Amino acid sequence: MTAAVAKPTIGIIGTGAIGGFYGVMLARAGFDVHFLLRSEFSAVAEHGLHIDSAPHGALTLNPVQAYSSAEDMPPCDWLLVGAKTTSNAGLAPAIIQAAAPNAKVLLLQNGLDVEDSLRALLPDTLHLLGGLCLICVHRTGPGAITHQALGAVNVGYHSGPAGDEQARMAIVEEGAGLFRSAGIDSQAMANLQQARWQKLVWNIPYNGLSVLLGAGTTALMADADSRELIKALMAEVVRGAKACGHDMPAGYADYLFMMTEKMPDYWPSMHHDFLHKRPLELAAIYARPLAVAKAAGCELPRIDALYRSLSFIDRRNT
Ligand SMILES: NC(=O)C1=CN([C@@H]2O[C@H](COP(=O)(O)OP(=O)(O)OC[C@H]3O[C@@H](n4cnc5c(N)ncnc54)[C@H](OP(=O)(O)O)[C@@H]3O)[C@@H](O)[C@H]2O)C=CC1
Ligand SMILES: CC(C)(CO)C(=O)C(=O)O
Repeated sequence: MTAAVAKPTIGIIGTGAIGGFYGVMLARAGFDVHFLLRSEFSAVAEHGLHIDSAPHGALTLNPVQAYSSAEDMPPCDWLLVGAKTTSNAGLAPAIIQAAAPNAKVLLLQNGLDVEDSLRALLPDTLHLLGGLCLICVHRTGPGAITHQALGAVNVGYHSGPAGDEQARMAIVEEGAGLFRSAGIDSQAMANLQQARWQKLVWNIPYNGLSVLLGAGTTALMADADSRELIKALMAEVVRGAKACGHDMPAGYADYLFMMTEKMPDYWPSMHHDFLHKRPLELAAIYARPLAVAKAAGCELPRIDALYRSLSFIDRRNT
């Protein structure tokens, strides 16, 4: 008789739209999930987490194992970080506090090299991974999340004690397996940088233009000029990725463009940050890709112009 394998304990560091959605899905699938919150702690501890999901219907988790301090959390085998990249460096103490020995820390965030600022602050015993979420979710109030569409998570290994490629892929597969067992599509990615560049083909045009032009995806896709701008920006991302050694799959930008036409009207998370006067994720989504492409000899003038416009807006907004 084989002994049953214990399910890992999961900690959510930053329970916003992404952390809340995936945490609730994992808890509903039977995982022991613990949620670290900040401004919404009291509301969630009292009333739970509520997701209004177009694909899944109304999902409620109540009671929630909610914490306002990582010191109170049990040791977690997996930590899913759902905070914005702008707070990464400040999250290290909470991650270290909540991590079981040899824990896997998975950053569910957009952008390039977002793991780097944390890696230097984490012990070598912790595995660090990145997850790219293809999903449309946003917060509508304390503990309330609207899930409009999609949901897949692509997982890749960044750094840590895994000795070789086989050990790294085993951990990545384990991470993808968590999501799959909660009914969420998830792929194990052999190359995290490649996966991050692929996601940027969408985020660089749409996140920034939603702020600059004050428009969601439906309006952006309905106008001839914004369509041309999106295509030109996507082409630059593909060029930047190639210069850095990451060939995008053939027709990838066209695929994302067509996918967006079929999406419900969606306002990227950068637009929500702008509305709520929170810092925009400009370093991860624009500055870093521009810098690494430039170091590889590739100038991306349209992306640079978009980045400078957003930097102006961000400085006056926060
Ligand atoms: N929303 C989406 O559809 C998608 C988002 N992404 C990416 O996912 C990441 C997360 O985005 P999203 O979920 O939208 O962001 P949200 O703003 O909804 O959530 C961020 C959460 O992190 C919390 N937080 C930040 N710092 C701390 C801290 N020190 N301690 C505890 N909690 C903290 C915030 O708390 P507080 O309320 O107090 O600020 C908030 O609840 C981003 O990188 C984004 O680009 C990727 C794909 C799709
Ligand atoms: C690209 C999208 C909308 C899902 O495809 C997303 O995941 C994002 O906003 O970052």
